[in-house]
Amino acid sequence: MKASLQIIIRVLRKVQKRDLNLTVHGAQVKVPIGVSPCAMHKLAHEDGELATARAAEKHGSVMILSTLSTCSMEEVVEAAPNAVKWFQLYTYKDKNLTKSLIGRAEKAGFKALVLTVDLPGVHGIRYKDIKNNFILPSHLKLDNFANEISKMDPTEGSGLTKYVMNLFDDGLCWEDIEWIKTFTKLPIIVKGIMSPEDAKIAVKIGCSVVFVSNHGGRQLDTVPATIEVLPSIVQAVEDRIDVYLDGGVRHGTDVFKAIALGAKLVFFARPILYGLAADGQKGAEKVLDILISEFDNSMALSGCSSLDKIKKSMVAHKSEFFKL
Ligand SMILES: Cc1cc2nc3c(=O)[nH]c(=O)nc-3n(C[C@H](O)[C@H](O)[C@H](O)COP(=O)(O)O)c2cc1C
Ligand SMILES: CCCCCCC(=O)C(=O)O
Repeated sequence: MKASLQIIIRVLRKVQKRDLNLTVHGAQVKVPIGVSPCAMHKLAHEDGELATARAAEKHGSVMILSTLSTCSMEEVVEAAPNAVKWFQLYTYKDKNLTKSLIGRAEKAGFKALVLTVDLPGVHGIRYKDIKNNFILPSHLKLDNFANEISKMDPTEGSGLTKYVMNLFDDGLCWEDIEWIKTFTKLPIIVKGIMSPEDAKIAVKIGCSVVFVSNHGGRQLDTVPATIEVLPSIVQAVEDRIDVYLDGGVRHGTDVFKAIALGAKLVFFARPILYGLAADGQKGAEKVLDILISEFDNSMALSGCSSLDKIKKSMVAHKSEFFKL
């Protein structure tokens, strides 16, 4: 995340004990750090999402399971029954399929729905996927689906893009959220919000959370960094609902800055895949361990014994120090 943002530390404030706990959607989490949804964890390790969920459970962190997971949602719940788990939703042209995914997630015990809105049936242009004719290898499966919806076209170009264009709902709009609310009681977290205007609409139509995300820069190129738009979105939301953030979170200090600027929970995606690839569940645990320890250390060294002590005034842009 941006090194141009700096932390203004406070001292002499009794930091020998730090409380990182908080309650979200009725569940107690031990840290304000969670795992963002990522498709196809088995590309990183054969245990896939089961390993990630167990690692999140061990750390009392949140895990968001992708619609496009390589272990089924039911298997993930069975593997980590005490983890705080939310289901990320991609909507399909086949509305019955979308509805059945939500019904299954609710029945399986997922406690929130994370609706990704920055991939509306249109994929970002990913030149490497195109060049490599990338598809999910045939020994793996999108395990929330029957075989025919898991298959990808291996002919020229990105198999992922073709999958998205053929099957995802390319008419996704705010009315779909109203439609989803007619048949689920799960709180709706809208992921992919990057403007104050859209954040206000999300509040108005009854979303539970605005999740600031630019999909890790994988959709439209040259959009701002999420930390840059966070303050204006927090201001637009006016404390009416919570704001979460992901994108480039790699250190505990990044988590600290996002919380100071108004995020209640902070998520990361790619590092968990690196951990999985290195050493399965243990690797994922290690990644979480590093991020949580660094965040705890940031709290101690900035004089914050609890999350509510992390204030906006504790983050400054570098340029502020050179006003003469
Ligand atoms: C390999 C990969 C797969 C992803 N799959 C999904 C997905 O299935 N659903 C989704 O909402 N976001 C997906 N994302 C986006 C992440 O949830 C996240 O928004 C983004 O990667 C930013 O976090 P990061 O900088 O920590 O990676 C994916 C990202 C990566 C790198
Ligand atoms: C099988 C289709 C993959 C869709 C994209 C998953 C995702 O969100 C990402 O790669 O980013």
